[in-house]
Amino acid sequence: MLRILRLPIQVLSQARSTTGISRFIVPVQSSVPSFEKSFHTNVVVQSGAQRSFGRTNDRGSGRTGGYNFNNASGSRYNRHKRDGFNNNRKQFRKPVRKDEDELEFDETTLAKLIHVPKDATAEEVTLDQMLEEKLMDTMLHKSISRMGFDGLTPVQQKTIKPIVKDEENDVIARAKTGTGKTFAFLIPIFQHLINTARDSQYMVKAVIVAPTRDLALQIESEVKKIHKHNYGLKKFEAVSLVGGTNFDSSMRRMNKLRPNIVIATPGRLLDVLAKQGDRFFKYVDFKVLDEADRLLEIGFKEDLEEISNILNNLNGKGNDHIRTLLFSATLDEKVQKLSNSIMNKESCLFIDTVDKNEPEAHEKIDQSLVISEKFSDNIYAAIQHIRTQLEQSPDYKAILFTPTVKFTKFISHILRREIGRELPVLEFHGKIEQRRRTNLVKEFKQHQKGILICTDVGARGMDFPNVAEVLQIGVPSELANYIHRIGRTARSGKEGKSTIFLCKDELPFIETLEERKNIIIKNKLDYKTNEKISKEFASKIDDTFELSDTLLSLISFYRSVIKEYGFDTRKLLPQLAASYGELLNDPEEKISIGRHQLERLGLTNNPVAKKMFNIESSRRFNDDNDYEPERNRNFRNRNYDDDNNSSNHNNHNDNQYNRYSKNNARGQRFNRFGN
Ligand SMILES: Nc1ncnc2c1ncn2[C@@H]1O[C@H](COP(=O)(O)OP(=O)(O)OP(=O)(O)O)[C@@H](O)[C@H]1O
Repeated sequence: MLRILRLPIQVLSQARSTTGISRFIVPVQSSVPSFEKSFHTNVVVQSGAQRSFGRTNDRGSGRTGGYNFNNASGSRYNRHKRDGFNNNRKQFRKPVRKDEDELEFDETTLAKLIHVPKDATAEEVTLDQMLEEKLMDTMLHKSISRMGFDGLTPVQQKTIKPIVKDEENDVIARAKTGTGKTFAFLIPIFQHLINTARDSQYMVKAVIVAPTRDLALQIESEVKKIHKHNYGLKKFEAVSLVGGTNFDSSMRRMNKLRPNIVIATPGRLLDVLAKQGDRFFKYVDFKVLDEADRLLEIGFKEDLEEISNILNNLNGKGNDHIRTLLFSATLDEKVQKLSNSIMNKESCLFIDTVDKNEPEAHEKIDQSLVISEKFSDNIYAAIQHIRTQLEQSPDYKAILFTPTVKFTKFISHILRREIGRELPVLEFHGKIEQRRRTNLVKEFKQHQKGILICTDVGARGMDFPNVAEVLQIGVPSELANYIHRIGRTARSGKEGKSTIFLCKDELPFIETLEERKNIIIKNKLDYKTNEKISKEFASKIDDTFELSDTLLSLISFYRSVIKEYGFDTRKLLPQLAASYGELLNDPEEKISIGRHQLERLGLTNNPVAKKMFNIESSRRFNDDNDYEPERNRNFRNRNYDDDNNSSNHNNHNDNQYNRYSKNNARGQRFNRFGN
């Protein structure tokens, strides 16, 4: 039950700011634990116009978010219903109260949020102290101490105690990238498992959800580290449930190990809940959302609501029993609004280790921006940069982010050819089979040097040790991912560098970053076109179909983020298309495209299309993908990961260009990727 604070009408009227959200500071009530009493409760009041609890997704296609269900049984929700689940649909219909001013607002948004701001003068919390205060068991104390850390990180100091101590709060925690958030939630979970070791021993008590398979698997290995450093804790087993792995063997592991912790991606978790929910998940006490802001976006949010409802229904202790912990490096108080439908407790602690006016990006990252005249120059600039770094430090270890799978493949081919002898070049994206992907992650974690080229599937949470620099050609799929991408360096107290390569027409992204995230990139450099390099580069392109295919995937991607970053379509799209001729060192060359393709790009009636392409009305492509233009527009709302064998990958924006078996623009046969 959520506490409803009755506010006077004039206050409610005041609440209707232009943005629709206003905060009121009201004194904390007596139920708040003493250490928070000096803080204030921020009550988020949402106007009627702001309510967004409708059940349809942004494609208007029902509540299955980014998933594409073509099977006869319909959505996962229907499958759960069919399989006997009462999803308590009432919970989706939020009670709407009308105040006397006839202003509609959602009562549940009045849940109590207790803001615990960053406090530079806070007393240090240590493992020993927690042991003494009996907040931490000896076994757990030993395990963490044996890991050899100098101490607990600020987020661990601020979150572990309140999670262990007080059972009546949900928790939202924000801390910068690489500051140990994983242990900040794993330590209290283990403590809880120790405290309740005699109850429901063979049942799942904590469910951790992550947006990508690789991150879920990484969290599982962090659990194993806790086991490894004290075998006494091994009895608290953990199993990961992620898409792309064999469902039956996951279930066999569940049956054999009877884990207390499950770490999962949303799609696979829903499937397991539908089939075996009441066998394993009746005693869940905790659910954790790692990278919570990502999981609460359209495409995932609906799945998370469904997971939350199913877990509440399976649990015999009432709808307010399961505690929810949300962690991310990019969160603000708006997350309370988004998470309302999945939080169960009456009040929620918002534990912040980042100052209100401080940028969320890690301060130990030295950020640079290289500006080119043309998009094609970004590629030369990045290659040149890598070469220079390699000359200075033969053990260079870096991650290079690109916007699409096709571009990742393209750049990987180029870099393998350019520097492959000196440095391992690894390619990482959602189109790689899961087993290979898991091995790639292991490999790159172990490498002393090398370059990992990836899409945003590697942007969040991945912990690769000793990455000296993060490079980016092009913009991320969502603004917050700039912070997560660069956060792959400067982890665990280390320093790092980041460089983003953008052309002039992409600079509105930087303005958006400054305005919305308060991130100012200190070092700005210009890249001057170098004719010799571009000629040399052109001579090495042996597959123009791959090139046009790659650029079409980029055009499709950039169309999907035009509004978000304030790009000018008339400038940016022709800029991308012109890269074709520029990279071939023949500016007259244009990408040849059929009308059907143009339509699928959503550019049929766009006047810039004629400038951009060589449009061939008779051109036919053997394209058997199920792409439709509408999907393209929803690109950024889709999941990074294909967790249920459906084709809902962020990067499958590339799908639309996958299967052209006809000759390419220059008459070459193309089948490099076996598509
Ligand atoms: N107390 C500690 N002291 C030093 N290093 C730590 C400590 N706790 C965890 N680490 C290490 O810090 C690294 C980053 O931790 P983790 O992946 O949990 O960061 P994160 O805050 O979740 O980052 P991201 O926001 O990118 O997900 C890991 O290698 C982890 O082992």
